[in-house]
Amino acid sequence: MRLFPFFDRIIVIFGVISARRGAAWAGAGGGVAALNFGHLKAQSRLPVFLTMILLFTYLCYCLSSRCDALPRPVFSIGKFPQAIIIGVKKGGTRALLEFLRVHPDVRAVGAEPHFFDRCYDKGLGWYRSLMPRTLEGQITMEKTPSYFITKEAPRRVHAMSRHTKLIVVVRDPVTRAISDYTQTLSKSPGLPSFQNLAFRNDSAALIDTSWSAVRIGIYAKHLENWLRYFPLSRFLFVSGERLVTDPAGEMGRVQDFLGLKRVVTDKHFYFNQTKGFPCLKKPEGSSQPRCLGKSKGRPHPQIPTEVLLRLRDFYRPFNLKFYQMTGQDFGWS
Ligand SMILES: Nc1ncnc2c1ncn2[C@@H]1O[C@H](COP(=O)(O)OS(=O)(=O)O)[C@@H](OP(=O)(O)O)[C@H]1O
Repeated sequence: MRLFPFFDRIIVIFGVISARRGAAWAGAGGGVAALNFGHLKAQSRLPVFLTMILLFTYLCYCLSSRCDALPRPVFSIGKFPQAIIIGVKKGGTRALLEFLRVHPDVRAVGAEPHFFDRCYDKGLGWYRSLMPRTLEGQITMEKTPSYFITKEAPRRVHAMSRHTKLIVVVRDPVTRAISDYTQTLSKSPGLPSFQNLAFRNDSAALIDTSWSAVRIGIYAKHLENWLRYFPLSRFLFVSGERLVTDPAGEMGRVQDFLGLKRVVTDKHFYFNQTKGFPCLKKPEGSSQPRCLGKSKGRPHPQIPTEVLLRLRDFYRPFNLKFYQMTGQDFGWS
């Protein structure tokens, strides 16, 4: 009689899943071994059982790695992305990607792959396996906002393809910093106040540039790093503010840059008064209009005016430099 009648089949399923994750052909092997579990002599069952526990633990370990946790299309033979939204965090990158996905000639990875920052050691084959299949004429995209501030990312993206188009959604760095802080606060409610983090402990007169919420907003510095590998013509800078006030206008620029027909137009958007943001009118295949989730468009905490003024003074020279570098004035005061 079998100890656990369906255990063998469960192990086979785990074996197949783990093999797909590239983690354990051994998992599949364990599954096959388990097929015989019920037919083994009583004294042989314990070692087989222990082996299966070990394989199962290994599988759980593999699945818990952030890089392995990404959903991968089954049997994908997708292409490397021709265009990547590389930044900036809290700039409006999700809104841009979701608006672009309305376009029939755009296929994009839903989750952030984080390949060029966290998962680079997985190799280009792994990265490619995340990409959706495309038809002739469709372009592949992904978005990972942390690429913009990752020192190694420009070299790595260039090594994949020097023709990659790079999109950066930028937003007033002061509002961006508050948005970033709001996100962290939502996960750690005991976080010190914004002003406590924004100024240095040793000298409250100085802005703490080691705080990532501040550092990310020094766009000119991060862009310099990218311009060592890519010419300016390879970039499109999208205004995070205009993406909210005039999504169709900004989408027109993006589609032109990507060499796409202007399919996503003002017909696709409506302004949702409750959310306070533009949303998509009934995306294809859906019976409902669609706004972004609750984590997008969160109310921000009130920050003292004095703090805002000091931050604006801090960013002003960097913003001016960024306007010069990009040839675009984003109008941040
Ligand atoms: N249409 C629409 N709906 C909702 N939110 C919108 C939209 N367009 C832009 N935004 C702004 O996007 C901000 C979040 O930016 P990201 O998507 O880049 O954030 S993240 O880096 O991926 O976490 C988010 O920041 P917060 O307002 O601070 O939540 C929004 O201001």
